[in-house]
Amino acid sequence: MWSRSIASSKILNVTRNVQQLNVSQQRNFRVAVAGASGGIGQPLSLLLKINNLVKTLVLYDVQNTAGVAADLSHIPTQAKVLHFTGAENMSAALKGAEVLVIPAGVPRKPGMTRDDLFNTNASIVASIAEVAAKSCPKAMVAIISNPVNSTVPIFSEVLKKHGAYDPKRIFGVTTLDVERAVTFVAEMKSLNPDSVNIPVIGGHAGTTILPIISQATPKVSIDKDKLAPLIARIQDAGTEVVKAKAGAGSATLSMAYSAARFTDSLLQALSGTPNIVECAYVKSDVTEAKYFANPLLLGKDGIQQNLGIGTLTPYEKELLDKAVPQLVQNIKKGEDFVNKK
Ligand SMILES: NC(=O)C1=CN([C@@H]2O[C@H](COP(=O)(O)OP(=O)(O)OC[C@H]3O[C@@H](n4cnc5c(N)ncnc54)[C@H](O)[C@@H]3O)[C@@H](O)[C@H]2O)C=CC1
Ligand SMILES: O=C([O-])CC(=O)C(=O)O
Repeated sequence: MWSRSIASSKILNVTRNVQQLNVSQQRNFRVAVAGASGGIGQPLSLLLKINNLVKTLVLYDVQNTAGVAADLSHIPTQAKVLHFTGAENMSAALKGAEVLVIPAGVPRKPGMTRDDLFNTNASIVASIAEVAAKSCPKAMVAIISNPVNSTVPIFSEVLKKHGAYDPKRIFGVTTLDVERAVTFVAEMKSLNPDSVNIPVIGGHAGTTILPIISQATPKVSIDKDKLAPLIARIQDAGTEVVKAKAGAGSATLSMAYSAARFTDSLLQALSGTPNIVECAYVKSDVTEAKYFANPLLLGKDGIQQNLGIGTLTPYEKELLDKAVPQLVQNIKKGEDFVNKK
């Protein structure tokens, strides 16, 4: 199963044809959001508040979580909302989280690359990892903060230092790349996006984002002259939003939707729902890059099976060959940040 529907959402269930667990099978989880007051954090927290698999929703940020929590707490769903503000309260916030979602950090402004965020966001992600290693070492961790190609290695290296590293539980969230690939292809081919799936492999920046259109389901045929611009649009879609927002940040609403869907998949996998497959950027030996995104089968302990990249066309292979050295560089930068301090 590879469904983009948020299966456990109270509202979305009304309109979507989704798989439901029996109530007896259902477990409820403690989910923490670090960066909960931000542009992504707030709508993400809203979507998690209406997810039936969430029993406790913990909002953590360096500012304003009381307001967001008061607001969300008036929505009549089972998830109880707790809030913590400030570094001194982070360890209480993360304690016992079974899933930790991290949209903490600064977003891009026009003219910036994701890597330009490294100087600020590397420290933010490392500081959250320091606390997570002690407060929720068994949590599934979904890292949104950019540059994802480097922040996932940073989080991993910090956990290694604390002896709390489990590569099966640390995910860079690349779901939005999949959503964009699906949206643009569905538009181009006049398909219902609900029925379209497209794996996106590699990383989450520019040419490291590799939509594998040849593996789209249903199969789509795209004219040669349209393929390169389509792939470029998917790769540059984040920049398209940054430009349109003109200094007011980057994708927040589509990202919140994507993160809510990815979190829901983690929760379903934790609940024992079989055949949950998502693309994410994880520790990998699929290519020379030590971290790489591709479809993963998720289970109770995180990654149950890495499904690899399948068969690529010569053109896709060419793009992959160009992406891997870039990823290797981004990964090394993240690892060095932690280990050369
Ligand atoms: N992986 C992906 O596909 C995407 C990633 N992003 C990234 O997500 C991040 C967040 O973006 P936005 O929500 O738009 O930014 P934002 O600036 O609106 O929100 C970020 C939040 O993080 C908080 N924060 C800062 N330092 C913190 C710390 N040490 N601990 C906890 N919270 C802290 C801020 O107070 C703020 O509330 C950015 O790095 C952005 O580039 C954005 C879109 C897509
Ligand atoms: O483009 C950005 O800076 C935010 C992001 O990662 C995306 O929208 O894919």
